[in-house]
Amino acid sequence: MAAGREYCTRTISIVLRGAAMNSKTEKLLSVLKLQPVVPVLVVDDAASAVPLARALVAGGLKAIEITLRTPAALEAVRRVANEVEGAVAGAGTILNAAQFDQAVAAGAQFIVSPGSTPDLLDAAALSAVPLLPGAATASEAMVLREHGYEVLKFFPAEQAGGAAYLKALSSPLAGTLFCPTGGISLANARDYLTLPNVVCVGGSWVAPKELVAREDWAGITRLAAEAAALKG
Ligand SMILES: O=C(O)C(=O)C[C@H](O)[C@H](O)COP(=O)(O)O
Repeated sequence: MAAGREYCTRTISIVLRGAAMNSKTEKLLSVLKLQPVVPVLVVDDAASAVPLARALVAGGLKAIEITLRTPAALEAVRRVANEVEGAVAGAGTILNAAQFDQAVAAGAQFIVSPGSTPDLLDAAALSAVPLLPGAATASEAMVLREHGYEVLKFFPAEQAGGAAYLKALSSPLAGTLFCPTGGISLANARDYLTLPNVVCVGGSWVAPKELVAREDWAGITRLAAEAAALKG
């Protein structure tokens, strides 16, 4: 009896997790497919986040990841979510459940993490906002697949083995899609975008600190447009 009940509970929880995840996967894919490159931002001043996000949207990059690496980050997510028409505000560098909840409360529509932890996955399972968790090895990806994740961030992409490494995962991990991030630029983005298991790439190169400091929004729109025109 006990074994039967345990089997049932496990089956129900796997089915529920799968069902919940599928709609979240669709939501996540609809965001990631908006553009070939997701800009990764480190925002020092929340006030600059709005013109910066407007410049990126004007160049064709709507989904924007604001990393929780600065004290201004949550306010930046809030402002971009509320004030920038056409932007899809996301939060990155989410390391734990508390940050996940704070980012969602600030209005983040997708959450990105460099890796995953059991606590973070529990928080994500309770939320309607999709998580793009990081993985750098086949084993990490397999654990996330068991949790129902079909789209993962490959991080740090260049340092972990680059496009050749990710290509080698495409056949054994068929069905899993990646957004490689880390060390990607205009020069090597296409190496990833042409892979069958890549949905988009992420990168900070479209919003260089010098251009933000100079408030060169037109320059950022140019970089965004160049990135938005990349094809797989
Ligand atoms: O911590 C996260 O959640 C991240 O998003 C990490 C970033 O993806 C990379 O730091 C961006 O890498 P670069 O484009 O090489 O600057």
